[in-house]
Amino acid sequence: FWLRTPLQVKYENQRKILQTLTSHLEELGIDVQKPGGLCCPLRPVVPSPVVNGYRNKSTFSVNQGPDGNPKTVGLYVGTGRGQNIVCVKADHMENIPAKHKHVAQCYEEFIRRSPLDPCILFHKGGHWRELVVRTTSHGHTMAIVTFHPQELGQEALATQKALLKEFFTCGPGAVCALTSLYFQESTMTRCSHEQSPFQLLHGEPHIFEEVLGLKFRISPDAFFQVNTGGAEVLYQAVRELSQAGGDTILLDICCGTGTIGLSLAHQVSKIIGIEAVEKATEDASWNAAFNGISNCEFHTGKAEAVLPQLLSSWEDARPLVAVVNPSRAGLHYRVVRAIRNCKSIRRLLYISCKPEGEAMRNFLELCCPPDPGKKLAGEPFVPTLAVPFDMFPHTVHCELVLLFIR
Ligand SMILES: C[S@@+](CC[C@H](N)C(=O)[O-])C[C@H]1O[C@@H](n2cnc3c(N)ncnc32)[C@H](O)[C@@H]1O
Repeated sequence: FWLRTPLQVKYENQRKILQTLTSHLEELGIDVQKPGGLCCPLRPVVPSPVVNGYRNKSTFSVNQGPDGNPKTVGLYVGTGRGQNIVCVKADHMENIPAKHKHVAQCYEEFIRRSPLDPCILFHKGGHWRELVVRTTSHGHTMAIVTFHPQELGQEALATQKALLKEFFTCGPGAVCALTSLYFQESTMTRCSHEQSPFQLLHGEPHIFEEVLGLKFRISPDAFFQVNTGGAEVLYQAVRELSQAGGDTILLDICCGTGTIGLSLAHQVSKIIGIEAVEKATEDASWNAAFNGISNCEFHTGKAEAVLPQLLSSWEDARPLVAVVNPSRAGLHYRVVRAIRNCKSIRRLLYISCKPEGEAMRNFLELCCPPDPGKKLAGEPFVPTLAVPFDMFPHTVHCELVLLFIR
């Protein structure tokens, strides 16, 4: 009887994803090289330097616990469709650090003391909603509490904010030693800062993290890889795979706080970052300045709006390398088309946390034959190497880097 290690299981999953890509490419009539039956070599899964308690961000829900208490702070088990959702405490989770569990425990104590109800189903009323905890290796802790205002007026809201602040600064929650306490009024599942601002109730507006010797400022709504040690390993590999030299311009598409581009800035001519979340690009610009990096520019906006314009009149003769790292929704077709139609881009790194999802559509759009009907004129890309990273130990997921060249 042979038990496979978690990394072997993950490797098998990634191989299946590459097999699917290979089959789709063949269906498109593309003659793919097949070392080991795949369209490109698949390297072994790169391990995470930290396996337990690696998460720097955890999201805790509020719902009914196994004992029926509706003010339970934890993680969902069950499904909405099965109508059997229960909220269980996160104590058993190996990937969540003790600090996050402690803040969740304190928040639970706070809402159990509060006369206000939890908001479980929007139409049934209630107020207290999810808690996000972010920590950094500097020992910083940011807590973000989401609250449904329902019919409460400004005065009643101010009272609740004051009580929450008091609990975490001078009450039982003070043991959490929060660096920042944010409050967001939210009438939806998720709200951006623009839709409903993150209100700082206490402490510093940002937390700070170090990655590959650079210091990064992180706003409450800015993305940051959840496994900082894993991110360092990933970014080092991106450095090598990009083969970016002193005259290269690097496009960092979906750049978040600028981590990828800034960690490569010293070895290239220029970094151009594009990111939809305004606070994240503000962080990126601050991060560049703080770390003394001046060969970069960051554009706020959706990549599908910014990139086509940027590349349509591209005349710079310097080599252009693209790194794309979109969220699960993948890249908009206009982004792929702009990349394909820009002849200067010969090398592209696609980093995906869900390569079997929407990213698969992007891979095919990058590699399919030119299609005048879809205004895809440029030469197709060819998948050349796949490297999975164990960014999320204790889960089935990997971060996959696919290198495309043409
Ligand atoms: C997986 S994160 C990667 C961030 C960054 N590369 C990093 O390693 O920290 C994806 C980022 O894409 C941004 N994003 C999502 N949709 C976008 C779009 N249409 N255009 C530009 N950025 C987008 C998100 O806000 C998020 O910061």
